[in-house]
Amino acid sequence: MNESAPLAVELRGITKRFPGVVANKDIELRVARGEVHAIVGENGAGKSTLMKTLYGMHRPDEGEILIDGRAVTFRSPADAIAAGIGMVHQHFMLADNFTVLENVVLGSEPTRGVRLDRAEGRRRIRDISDRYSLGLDPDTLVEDLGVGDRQRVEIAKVLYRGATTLILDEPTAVLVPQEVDELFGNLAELKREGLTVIFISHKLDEVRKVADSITVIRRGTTVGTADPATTSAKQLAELMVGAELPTPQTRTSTVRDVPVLQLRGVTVSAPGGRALVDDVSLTVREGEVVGIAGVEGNGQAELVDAVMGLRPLAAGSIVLGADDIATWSTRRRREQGLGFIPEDRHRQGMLLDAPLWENRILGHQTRPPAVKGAFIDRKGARADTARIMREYDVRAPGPDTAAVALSGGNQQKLIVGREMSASPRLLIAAHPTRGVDVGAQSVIWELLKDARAEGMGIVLVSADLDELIGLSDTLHVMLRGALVATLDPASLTPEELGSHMTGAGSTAGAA
Ligand SMILES: Nc1ncnc2c1ncn2[C@@H]1O[C@H](COP(=O)(O)OP(=O)(O)OP(=O)(O)O)[C@@H](O)[C@H]1O
Repeated sequence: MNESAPLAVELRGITKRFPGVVANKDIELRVARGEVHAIVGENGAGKSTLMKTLYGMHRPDEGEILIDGRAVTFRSPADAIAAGIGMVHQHFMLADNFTVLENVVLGSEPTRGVRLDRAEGRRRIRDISDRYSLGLDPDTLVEDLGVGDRQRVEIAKVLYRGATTLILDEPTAVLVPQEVDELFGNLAELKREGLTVIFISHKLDEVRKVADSITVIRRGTTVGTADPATTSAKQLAELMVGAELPTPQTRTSTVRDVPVLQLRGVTVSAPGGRALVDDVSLTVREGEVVGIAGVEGNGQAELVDAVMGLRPLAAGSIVLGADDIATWSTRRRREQGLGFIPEDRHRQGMLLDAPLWENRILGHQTRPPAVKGAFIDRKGARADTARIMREYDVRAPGPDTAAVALSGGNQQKLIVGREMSASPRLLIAAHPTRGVDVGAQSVIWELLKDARAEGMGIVLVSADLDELIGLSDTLHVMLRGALVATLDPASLTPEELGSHMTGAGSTAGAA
């Protein structure tokens, strides 16, 4: 770090309180111009809060923000943007049926009422794309782009607004290894052009590969900075949580030859008739984890919805135990032993404004601890929520805390605890460890392994390839709605799996 040049970003003594929680306490962050700086820390450590403060979404209660050596006060993201700070959110905010040009330009001029100057916009996007090797064509429709390109559109949007410091929130969570490499290439390019990148990540190997320096946050405060060249992933994990780095590996097979779930010819159609899920057949047996790999948007989410009864089938059957459940309601499916860890906990798994105890009984309203006789059992629900919070290490003040006040990882632990508590015969686990830290990840992996050993069948949909390879007994690859390969996880590398997912895989290695 060049000590004489002013820092691109410096946070001094930042404290941010929410009711009952000190999310950030005395945080110190020093980011040099032109570096890639990673922020790591366990769930609820305060990373998002800190980044939102830097992006003008929160006002700090105490502390100072300095940009290029000058103290600033941000009243809103508009102020942060004017100071050259841009944020690339984890969930893309693009309109599918618009072009790259329209998304980039309109996204940056929503309220000014200026007419879109297409020629000028096109020229500037081409410049940005060339300068930072983003490979974007302004006239492509966003719906025709893959996940990696969409992320580059988000980056272009931020650059178009003149950002010189980019904040990326868990940018690799949705990418396959090849795309991760491309993103890292893009980040290197930004750096070469003198831009500064701050990114949050739970993937410590990646952090070590791409970051110039690392700030570790623990329980709301900075515990130190680490040099990626000399700090191992294990040491980083220990700094973060004081725990050993977990592995998802399961060794001995626990598969019994008793089918729990059988899908035959399952087909789900889009309104226009196009197959989103195309003739999928698979079997999950007792004690078996069946993994489904695929780049996001290849029908995995729709398949999961179909099994849970959240989308109608165009054709096919779904047999749970001995019952064809294809026409059953979601509630009946759950009562008969289907458990569900949904992909999007904000849409499906939780009521954010409701207290944790209500979230504890969500989807399980018809049995204890939700009810006693004919009545809602608030006391029982609260007590059981407290149990889950203890056993699953959900960090929050108590069962009456609103779900919205929990960090993402702690929300996820509550959902996993709730679903496991119902002892389902078959669990659909969609991205069960997305956004959770290494400590919580290992807890969730252990829970899945224990449940498998006790005979639970599990369908695991995940974008984390190590998780898929490590936990699955059988692994299917889904591409454009169809299962295109069945692979043996015992002899598969993440790179091989990645090529199958993008359709580049050879049939060699298929089981
Ligand atoms: N709007 C809010 N209201 C109340 N509490 C909040 C709010 N936002 C965050 N918190 C609390 O602040 C703390 C830090 O949360 P934050 O989301 O910053 O953590 P994080 O490090 O980003 O976690 P994760 O890795 O799980 O996303 C947590 O205890 C969380 O419950």
